[in-house]
Amino acid sequence: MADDRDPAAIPEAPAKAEVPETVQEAIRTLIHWAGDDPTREGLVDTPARVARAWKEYCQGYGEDPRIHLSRIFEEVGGYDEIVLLKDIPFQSHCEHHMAPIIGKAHIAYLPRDHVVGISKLARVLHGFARRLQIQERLTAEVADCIWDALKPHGVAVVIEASHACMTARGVRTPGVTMVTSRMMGVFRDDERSRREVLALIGC
Ligand SMILES: Nc1nc2c(ncn2[C@@H]2O[C@H](COP(=O)(O)OP(=O)(O)OP(=O)(O)O)[C@@H](O)[C@H]2O)c(=O)[nH]1
Ligand SMILES: [Zn+2]
Repeated sequence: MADDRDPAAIPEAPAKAEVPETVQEAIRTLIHWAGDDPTREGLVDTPARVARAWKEYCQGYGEDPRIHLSRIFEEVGGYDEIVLLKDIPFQSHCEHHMAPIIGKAHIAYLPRDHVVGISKLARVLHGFARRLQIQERLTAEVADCIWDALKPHGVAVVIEASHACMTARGVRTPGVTMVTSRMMGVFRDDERSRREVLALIGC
């Protein structure tokens, strides 16, 4: 059958998710409380946009990050050293102010018999980061998830991040980085292994 679509036609924008009226009303209330008029033209579509943006920031609630670690590779050619995924950029939001937490994570493990695809470590990170968080819990959740799923000899997670609730408001102190770490297995119990992984991470 002939395709009679005009190839030069502008494709339609994808349909946007419906946002319940109660959610939009809550955002209108906030805009009004902040001092603006939610009915003015520039703000009319803002409540729905904000709501969709928040669904995206909080996508992690819709997934169980453990699923990313279900596919393992056993043919590793005898590889038995540290695997490190370094400088993984991520974004989260703090549960106190719902302000952005922006930083990078370093995730390492010492495999026991099998490894996972490296992208999966970043997927686990994003699964927990796309929620309302404190950095300590984010660090612990990523490490615990890898520990439980892979049963490796060791896991090390180090996160360095800047919190907009400290830079853009409140104490307004830019340039501050919060560093958290969770060491498990040999990286916790064996000083030499701990030093080795921290040296690889560059801490
Ligand atoms: N430990 C920890 N604290 C965080 C994190 N994100 C934000 N905070 C802090 O959470 C605290 C909340 O303190 P509150 O006194 O309840 O809130 P606040 O009056 O807005 O505090 P200020 O930010 O100091 O203005 C602040 O000190 C934030 O800096 C995090 O990931 N971990
Ligand atoms: Zn905060």
